[in-house]
Amino acid sequence: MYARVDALREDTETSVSEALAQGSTPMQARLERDITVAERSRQLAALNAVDGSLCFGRIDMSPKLSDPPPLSASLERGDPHEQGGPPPGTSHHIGRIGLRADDADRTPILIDWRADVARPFYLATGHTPMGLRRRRHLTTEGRRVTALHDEILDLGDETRTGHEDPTGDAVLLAALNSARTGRMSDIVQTIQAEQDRIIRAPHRGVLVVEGGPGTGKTAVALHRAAYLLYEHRDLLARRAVLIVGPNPAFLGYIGEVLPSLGETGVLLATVGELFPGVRATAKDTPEAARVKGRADMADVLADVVRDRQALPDPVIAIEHDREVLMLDDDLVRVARERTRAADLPHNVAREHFEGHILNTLTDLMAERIGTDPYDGSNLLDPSDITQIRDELAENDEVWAAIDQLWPLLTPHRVVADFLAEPDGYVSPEDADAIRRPVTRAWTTGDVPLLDEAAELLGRDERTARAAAELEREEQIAYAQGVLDVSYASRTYEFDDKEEDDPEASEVLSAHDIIDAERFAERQEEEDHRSAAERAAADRTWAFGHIIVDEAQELSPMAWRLLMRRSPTRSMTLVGDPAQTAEEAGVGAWSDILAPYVEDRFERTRLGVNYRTPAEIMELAAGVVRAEHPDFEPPSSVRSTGVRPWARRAAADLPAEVAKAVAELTPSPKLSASLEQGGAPMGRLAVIAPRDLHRSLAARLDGVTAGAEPDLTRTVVLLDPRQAKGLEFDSVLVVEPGRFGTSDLYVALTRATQALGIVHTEELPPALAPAAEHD
Ligand SMILES: Nc1ncnc2c1ncn2[C@@H]1O[C@H](COP(=O)(O)OP(=O)(O)OP(=O)(O)O)[C@@H](O)[C@H]1O
Repeated sequence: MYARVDALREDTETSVSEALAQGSTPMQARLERDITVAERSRQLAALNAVDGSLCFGRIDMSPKLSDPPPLSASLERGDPHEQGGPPPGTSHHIGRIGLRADDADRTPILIDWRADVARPFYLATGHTPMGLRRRRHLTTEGRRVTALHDEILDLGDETRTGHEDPTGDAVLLAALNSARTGRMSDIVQTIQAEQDRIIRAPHRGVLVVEGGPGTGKTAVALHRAAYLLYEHRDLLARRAVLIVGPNPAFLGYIGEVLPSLGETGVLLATVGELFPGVRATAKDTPEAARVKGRADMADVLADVVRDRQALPDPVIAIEHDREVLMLDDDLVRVARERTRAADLPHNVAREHFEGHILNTLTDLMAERIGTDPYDGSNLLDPSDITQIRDELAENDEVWAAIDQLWPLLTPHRVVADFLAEPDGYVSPEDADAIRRPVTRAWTTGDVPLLDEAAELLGRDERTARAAAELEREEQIAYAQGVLDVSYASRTYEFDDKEEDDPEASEVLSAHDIIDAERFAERQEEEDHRSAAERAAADRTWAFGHIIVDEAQELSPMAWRLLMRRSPTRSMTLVGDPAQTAEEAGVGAWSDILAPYVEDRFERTRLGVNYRTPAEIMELAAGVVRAEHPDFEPPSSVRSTGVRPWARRAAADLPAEVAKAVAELTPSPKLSASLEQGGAPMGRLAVIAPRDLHRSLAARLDGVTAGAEPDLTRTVVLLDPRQAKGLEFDSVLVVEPGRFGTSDLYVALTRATQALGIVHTEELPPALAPAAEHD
């Protein structure tokens, strides 16, 4: 298999370097070259990404014909001759990508884990063997197989390989116990049946995946993205998949999972990054987040925009052709109502308003200069009227009045002005919560407001046309440059031609067959950015599928933004209401989704916690139970025998924390793996209230902290909001009494091995059992 990968890689590399060697002429070749390079580079990236662990499993089909395999689909998409599934008695290797031999039949040598044929690898049990005799897990290090684990699924089969794994969970437990690296890894080797069903759920509508901490929601969401890209490659490669996460650190944490599965065409973003040109990372205060996230902000912003459609106070005098025309409240009101009646977004409607105002002023002017003093009739004919209108349209004072009465607005202006003076639009308390100077940086909570404002304003076609024209001019200039290069290089090309060839000097040059303008047009058509790149730059992009992690955190306004990006409502939402931290977050899924899909969404649950050992989970569950006595935590798949502990610091909290950190890094369980490769293994998070970070960081050697801490470092200092979705080998929670219930629950459920608590203040009663075990 690796030989095949090497050969494919060599082919791909050769075609990239051949394409690059083509130079810059002729221009058609240059366009094709760019596309080839982009496509092949993506293929190369995929091949490189899976190189570390290409093949991880094998399924041996049962030879018994009485137990036909329920395998119906092809080994790889689009292979009709393979319909009907593999014959009994054969074996298939399962891996991150599909591979075929370089023979006449293009024999499959590795099955993509997403193919239907691979499904029994994840679902077969002794009870329902799905045509399998044996399932084998291969563990590799680089290109070397280091372990085999076999499960016998056909109980009548007496053959033994000597690699039998009696419980069938050795590989899963090894994965769960392995030291963390600060980057999430894929779970493709050990996807569990309940997870597999969600990953491959039919691609339609909104699917909600609930589950407690560590149940693999994030892992499932990411593998679902990979599966959908495989299953619906054509559509999704064009429309791209968007994955929304709670913060940039989290996106960094999960960022390597899809590439390790060979997928690169996915856009990962926080809501704060979904308005092109703005990268909002600043946080709102809890009160501001709550107000800005409320659904009625949509109406508030609509009012803000309407209020910019002003009336004269009381008149605007316009000097024109030695006359003074008075635009009064009544006249403008009529123009405004007529414009509003068209029900268009503000900037789009402006052209209508301009027309109405010009007509109004034309009437005033015509009345002034054309009225017959004897009978009051108008002496002007239509051509005079047209001329007056045209002249008015040349008058700067007219345009100044129009700009004042119906200004062209940008979303930035609307939102910044509103936040600077929110009074009158929201209650005085809410206004106090969100008021801030115009110059302040955008927060994540502002982005849905900007998007809403952009919708209300619409695209002003003339501004858009002007921008497009500018871009086109630039492209023409670029194309001209290319053509000049090709023209200049012509002599070299012709040097080889026979001197006496009369045709030689007649050979067409690029200049003769294409002009710069047409070349620029061609370029436009051949936008070879990936769909994800184009989507990132386009506010109105409709994604093929959207996956939202920590979906419980999103505000109603953020949902409005996301739903606009998903007109087909093809979405997977994962979250855990018990971990809701954001003030703006919504409680029930039906509340979130009803405005968009009514009750047409599917809901499913994951019930097993793969991260947190039973000892820690028990303590964490107690925290939620103190508030919700019926709370049912997910059941932990393993217990470590290591009990969480709580310690009261006498006086010097940072010193006590530093001491505890030293004890926990590395956790005793990890000391063996520490030796591997000489690199430090194992990660520890100190989760503490933000106002303690400065004093704690000063005492912790080599700690990383701040808004976007480097999670690959050994010790990371976080607040509970930052810890969301992350995991570490060991966690030290500081002053838990200061956290709200859901923050504390999140903090306590981040560890895969050990949990310690250090406090000076009163311990929440639910944590008392830990104190006993100090
Ligand atoms: N089938 C599996 N095989 C191996 N590891 C798994 C499996 N399922 C989950 N895990 C591991 O369990 C841990 C928790 O998974 P994940 O972060 O996806 O959970 P989550 O439900 O999103 O948790 P939280 O709500 O706390 O963020 C991860 O390390 C993940 O790799």
